[in-house]
Amino acid sequence: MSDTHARFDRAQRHIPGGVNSPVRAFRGVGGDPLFIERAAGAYLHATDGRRYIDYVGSWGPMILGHAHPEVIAAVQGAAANGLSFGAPTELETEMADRVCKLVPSMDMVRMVNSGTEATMSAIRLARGFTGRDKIVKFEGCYHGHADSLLVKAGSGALTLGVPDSPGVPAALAEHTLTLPYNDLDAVAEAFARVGGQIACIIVEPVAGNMGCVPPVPGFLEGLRTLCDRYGTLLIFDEVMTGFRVALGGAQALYGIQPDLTTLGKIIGGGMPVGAFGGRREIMEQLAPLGPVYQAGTLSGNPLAMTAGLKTLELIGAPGFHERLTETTARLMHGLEVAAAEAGVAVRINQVGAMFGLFFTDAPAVTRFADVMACDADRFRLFFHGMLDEGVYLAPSAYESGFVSSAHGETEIEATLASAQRAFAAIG
Ligand SMILES: Cc1ncc(COP(=O)(O)O)c(C=O)c1O
Ligand SMILES: N[C@H](C=O)CCC(=O)O
Repeated sequence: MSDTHARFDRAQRHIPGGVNSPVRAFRGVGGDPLFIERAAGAYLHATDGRRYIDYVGSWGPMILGHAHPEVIAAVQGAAANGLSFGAPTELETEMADRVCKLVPSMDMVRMVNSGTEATMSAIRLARGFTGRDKIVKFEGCYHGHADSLLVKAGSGALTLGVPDSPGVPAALAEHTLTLPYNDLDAVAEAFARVGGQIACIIVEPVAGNMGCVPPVPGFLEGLRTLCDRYGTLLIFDEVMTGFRVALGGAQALYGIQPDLTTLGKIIGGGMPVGAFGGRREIMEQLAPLGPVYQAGTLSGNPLAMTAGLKTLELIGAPGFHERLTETTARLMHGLEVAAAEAGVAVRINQVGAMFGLFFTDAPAVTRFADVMACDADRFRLFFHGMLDEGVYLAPSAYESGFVSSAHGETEIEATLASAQRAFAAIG
């Protein structure tokens, strides 16, 4: 029994599946998950004694790479002052000011502890504000694991084949209309039937939980128009895209203003954080100003605010996102060339420093159905080929990859050399 297998065996004794979040368990690719000892820059250091070039980045937050010295120093400084106060701090004011400046559609913001809390609270707020129950989400999009949103969900739910989780009351799920992503006609048709009952549309403006699937031109614009016509709120779930695809998120990149935005991942710099915010008149419905209740013992935690603020400061440097996008484009181009040389059909989607690799010969991957038609077996073989080479991709065909500012020439070159061999092995 390998050392990693023994560790995973032990983990499974008292942790369901040995993991604290399902997709980590490698069920989508088979084998044992790596156990991580530490991470620095672009590398994960595992208990097997090897280091891996990391394209998961803790599922998105580590845009500066792991253990960035300035972030670590800031958190260490904050920790010395106490871990949690349960009372206001100026760090929270600073964070709110910073976020509202970077994301102009947000007049006000409330900090929470995860992306799930952010989306769950935003949905409640949208329902409270509009007095309507129905919500619209898109197939293959994942918005965390709140009941209303675990309907035809992506990410780990899709990987494990449980997009409609047992335990979600049918009476609640029936208020969630799930429509095909990038299909504006389907949305218009649903609104023609029940538009007056729909509180909100929640959408990943770049879908990142069925691989990376960008919006087709006109899709987000069309959602905005329909929402305006029917008095429905448009929620951009930017937990993944926020501060990643551009400093101002996908809404800045595509020039669309949602009514509410949910954030997570990068805003916490690697600490457990989420946030939701938007137009003032909507946010003023939240307790204690308004009747829609939402709260959190650890919300606005000083360590999390410190890590997030330092991260936002560093990624706000001129040219940061442009450089990251260029690095990612170079990597994507290299992967395309390596796959073509090996005779392996792949399609790659990239938005900023976020990417999806699809094993298909379809001309484009724009719909959930395109994603489901991809060769998941080939992905599995490629994943393990890359892992053997020392490159860590997300252990599921339905997750996005992420590049950080710590990925330099050396890492990109090494990744491409590995990819050449891994593609050749499955070609
Ligand atoms: C787009 C999106 N929304 C919401 C979530 C939920 O965030 P969390 O895992 O922090 O609860 C995630 C990731 O898990 C996500 O990718
Ligand atoms: N795709 C998910 C978030 O973006 C992956 C995180 C998880 O489920 O552990």
